[in-house]
Amino acid sequence: MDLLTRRYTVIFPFNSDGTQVLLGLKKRGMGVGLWNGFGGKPELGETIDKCARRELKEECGLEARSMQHVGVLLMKSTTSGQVEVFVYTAKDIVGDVIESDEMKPKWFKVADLTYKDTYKEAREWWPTMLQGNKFVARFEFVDAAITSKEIKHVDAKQLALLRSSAIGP
Ligand SMILES: Nc1ncnc2c1[nH]c(=O)n2[C@H]1C[C@H](O)[C@@H](COP(=O)(O)OP(=O)(O)OP(=O)(O)O)O1
Repeated sequence: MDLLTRRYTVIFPFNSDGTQVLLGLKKRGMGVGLWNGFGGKPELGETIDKCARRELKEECGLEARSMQHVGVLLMKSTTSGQVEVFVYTAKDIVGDVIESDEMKPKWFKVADLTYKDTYKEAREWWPTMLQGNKFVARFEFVDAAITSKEIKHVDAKQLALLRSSAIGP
């Protein structure tokens, strides 16, 4: 990652049988008014795994007893530069869901997801994640339009390599 790339995590909690996913409506900052998983930027020296757990707890009150790193998004945009997002899922979660100053959480049936009010690229890669695949997804944007996309299935080893090089700024 070069110095101009912004790195984030995003984590999607599921109910025990995987039929529902908890999304949060962003209340401020980047992505305000959009539904997404829970996440943000790593703190100084924080690993990407620790960042994912911390952001989950801070933004919706849940703790992941276990979580899976399932993907990486690599995005280039003419307006907002380069972004790298490490994507996690968590099916073994504990705690009570709470609304935070950043996110208003709500459970959605996976089968009924419409992608209304989500990031534009969500409808491209969420289905890959929801089917349980591991992936690296690349998107290029000119202004707000997606001009190029590629979603590659990868294995756990390839993801571990990408993750091992990722430590907070
Ligand atoms: N295209 C794009 N750009 C930036 N961020 C994202 C996307 N697609 C996404 O899914 N995301 C995700 C990545 C993060 O989970 C959030 C953005 O994080 P943000 O809320 O800005 O980071 P925090 O560290 O929580 O922010 P503050 O606490 O500083 O407000 O969207």
